[in-house]
Amino acid sequence: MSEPQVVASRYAAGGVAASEASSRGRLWRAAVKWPMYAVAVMPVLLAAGWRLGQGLGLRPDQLALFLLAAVLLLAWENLANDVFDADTGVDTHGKPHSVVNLTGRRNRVLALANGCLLLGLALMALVALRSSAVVLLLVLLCCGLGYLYQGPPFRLGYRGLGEPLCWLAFGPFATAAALLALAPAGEGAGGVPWGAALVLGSGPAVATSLVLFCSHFHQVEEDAAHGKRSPVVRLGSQRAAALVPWFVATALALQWAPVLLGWWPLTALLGAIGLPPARALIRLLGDEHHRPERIVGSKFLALRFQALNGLGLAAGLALGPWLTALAGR
Ligand SMILES: C/C(=C\COP(=O)(O)OP(=O)(O)O)CCC[C@H](C)CCC[C@H](C)CCCC(C)C
Ligand SMILES: O=C(O)C1=CC(=O)c2ccccc2C1=O
Repeated sequence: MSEPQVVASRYAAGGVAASEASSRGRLWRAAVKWPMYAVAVMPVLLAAGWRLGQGLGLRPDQLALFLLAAVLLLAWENLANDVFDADTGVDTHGKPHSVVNLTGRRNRVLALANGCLLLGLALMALVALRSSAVVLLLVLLCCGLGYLYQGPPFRLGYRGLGEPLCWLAFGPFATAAALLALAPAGEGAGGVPWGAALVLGSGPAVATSLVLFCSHFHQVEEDAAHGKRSPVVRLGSQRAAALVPWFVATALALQWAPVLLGWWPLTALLGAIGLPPARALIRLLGDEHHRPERIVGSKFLALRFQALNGLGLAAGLALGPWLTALAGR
């Protein structure tokens, strides 16, 4: 059973008791939420696609190390999120699949989170050693934003600032780190490729921020009750839902502009394969009732849009020269 079904069963069956009756295996699968790690791997996949399309070298060893490190760092973010949200009580009733709720061992979950952080940073240090020290600085910056989002005493996500932090982390900062990581040592001596990182990462990071934005819809009551003033709590469910089409349009506009400017090949429009889940998401949120058992799926439709959009863009950038040459024959 996936996370949305686990959470929906809680609403459908009228309470935590129903979710507790679910097998722990299903709850654990929801806790692991492996599809969510598409957001962690996207910056480096986009960097790899862009480098291939530019005819620049690609270092598979660096790509693999960066992927593993990014997954470990996002695992830290999520485990620590369950710990910090357990401390405020915001997950007590709304998140039966919180690892702290499942294990009852807050301190051990925090130790596991910190282990993921240390291992992820150690791998990133290895990537930096073989490329540029700036990679580690940028990744530390991303982790700092991740802590500001949820960690005491900041908890900026409780002030509704999660989406901008998310965009900065997964957009320019992580993309710049990935571009430097995949470049031969010394190529990054010219400093941080902010221009390329902004053009390449901005659109996909808006899609990533949309995932976070949609993760609030089914938690409005719990969040409000615990002082977590997410954008959906601040705006109300209906007005927040009206912003979703603008998230999608902004993400696509930021990705189509480089094509119109001639910086990217037409194949970069492949990101449009993410449109079907985006349309389904807008339809779901257009339902004025926003019943929790249905609205919980919005985060996963947003995640499908983020993943297909990013993979389509990365593939389109990588294949551009070959397909253009093929068409020219
Ligand atoms: C943990 C995040 C969102 C979940 O928060 P919430 O409490 O609303 O969710 P639950 O309902 O499940 O409790 C993600 C927040 C993202 C953060 C702003 C930035 C994280 C940056 C990463 C740590 C950096 C990863 C490495 C990089 C190189 C890809
Ligand atoms: O559990 C969640 O709701 C999220 C976890 C996560 O790691 C993430 C990362 C980037 C954007 C959104 C999210 C989540 O919503």
